[in-house]
Amino acid sequence: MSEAATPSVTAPVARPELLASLDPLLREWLPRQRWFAGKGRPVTGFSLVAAVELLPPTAKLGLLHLLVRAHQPLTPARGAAPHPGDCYQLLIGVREVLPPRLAPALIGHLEEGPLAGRTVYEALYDPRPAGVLLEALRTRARIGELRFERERRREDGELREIRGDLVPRVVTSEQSNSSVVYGDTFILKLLRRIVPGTNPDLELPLVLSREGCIRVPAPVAWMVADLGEEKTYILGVLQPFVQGASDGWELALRQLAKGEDFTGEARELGRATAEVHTALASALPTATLGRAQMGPLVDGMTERLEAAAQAVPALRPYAPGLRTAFEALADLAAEGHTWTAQRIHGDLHLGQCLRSPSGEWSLIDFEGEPSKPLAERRMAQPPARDIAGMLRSFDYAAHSQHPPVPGWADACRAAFCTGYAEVAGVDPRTDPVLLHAYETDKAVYEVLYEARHRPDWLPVPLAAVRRLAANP
Ligand SMILES: Nc1ncnc2c1ncn2[C@@H]1O[C@H](COP(=O)(O)OP(=O)(O)O)[C@@H](O)[C@H]1O
Ligand SMILES: O=P(O)(O)O[C@H]1O[C@H](CO)[C@@H](O[C@H]2O[C@H](CO)[C@@H](O)[C@H](O)[C@H]2O)[C@H](O)[C@H]1O
Repeated sequence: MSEAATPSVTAPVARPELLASLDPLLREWLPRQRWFAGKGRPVTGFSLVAAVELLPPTAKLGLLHLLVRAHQPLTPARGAAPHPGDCYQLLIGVREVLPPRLAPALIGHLEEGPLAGRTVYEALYDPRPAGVLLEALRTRARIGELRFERERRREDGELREIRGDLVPRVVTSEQSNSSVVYGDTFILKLLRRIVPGTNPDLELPLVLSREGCIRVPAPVAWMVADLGEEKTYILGVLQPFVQGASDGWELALRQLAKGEDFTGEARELGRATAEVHTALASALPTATLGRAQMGPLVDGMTERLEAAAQAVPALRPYAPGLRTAFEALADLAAEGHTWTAQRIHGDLHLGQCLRSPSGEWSLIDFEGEPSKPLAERRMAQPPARDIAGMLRSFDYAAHSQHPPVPGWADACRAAFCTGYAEVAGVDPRTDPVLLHAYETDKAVYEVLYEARHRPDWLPVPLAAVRRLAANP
């Protein structure tokens, strides 16, 4: 490993003047990043949460690990505390001259401060700084507030070795976070907007792999910032890279385009989802949801519908029909029906499923809906929520074709439920009221999501809303 790729042993905290000189550059650069969560509100400044020099910035190549809080003033709801601003993880490279191959990673040129005249850039694009992270994970380093951990427990003996000479490349196709692939062997997902506490994106795959479930790439190492009591932030997770994998969305679209059947894959996906649910239910606490617990859950669905109808006028005519799906669930609860809740994936759709070239499915991205508070994301919930997410995804795939392929989604949805029942022993279709309510909730969420992010896609969930409202 080259000299520049070795973390400095001591870690003097980067000087505040350095952050001051970075401030104007970050204000302009941060909101343009795909993973920036606060779009639409100006960034008025930053405060430093933590700073670690992974390579001293005074050398030819410097590397700073920064946790910064972006200040974005908003009018707090009456009585609510002002939002302190989201905290982001940044890896900043510092060079005298940026080589042309790193031009897309440019953040800007420092005009003042201790490093005036230097260029700063997104270091993940640069193999040498990216190698520093792998080396730190490999050697279980502790650098300043950063702690790099390796998985130790494996029932079947061997732990996966991490070689130090794997060549890194950044993954360019993501949205919420950033990942680096090392030698097609490992993938390091760096969480961008970070919150203190146990992150399900590490927690659940770790639990599943320790439970012997092979439906997730098992975490090999991870990265944490310890910032005092109750302030532990999970920053990143290293997992085996599934070489040559396709995600379920790409595959479904490919089969659709060729007019090919996808029910075999849908059934395997149902089986994989049930394996994950079964392992989570055995490893982590479950709960029984009766009338008292279903009340707030149904209220949440109704409130989300009202908010979405406010924001998207096209949804309004269907709101009364959709509401009946939630009322039917409340009625069942009032009659004394109970449901089992457990930890689930929380944001399952075809894009979160990877198929290896040998045909094995794994589920990824257990972060849940990143916009929701961690406590909510880690709550036990009915597995029907994940199942509804997948059923909606088959519908999305079918409706992304013009004209939609008749019968394709229904066949896949049925095959998914059949596969699920084969492993779980319970067919999700035997509880149609719960499934219908969760599907409705997801379709309402999608209407809002598409209206905000991809207006061209709005007809897809709206078509579903029409069907769901007509068949309560
Ligand atoms: N273990 C893995 N093997 C191969 N590719 C992966 C793996 N994990 C993630 N990916 C790829 O990286 C992309 C982003 O991963 P994901 O966990 O969904 O990140 P994000 O939270 O940023 O959406 C996935 O769509 C997939 O293509
Ligand atoms: O990718 P994320 O996990 O952040 O999820 C968000 O974006 C998804 C789109 O990229 C969106 O999913 C919707 O579109 C998918 C097709 O592009 C489809 O497979 C899903 O079923 C549908 O919900 C997701 O809702 C949103 O949270």
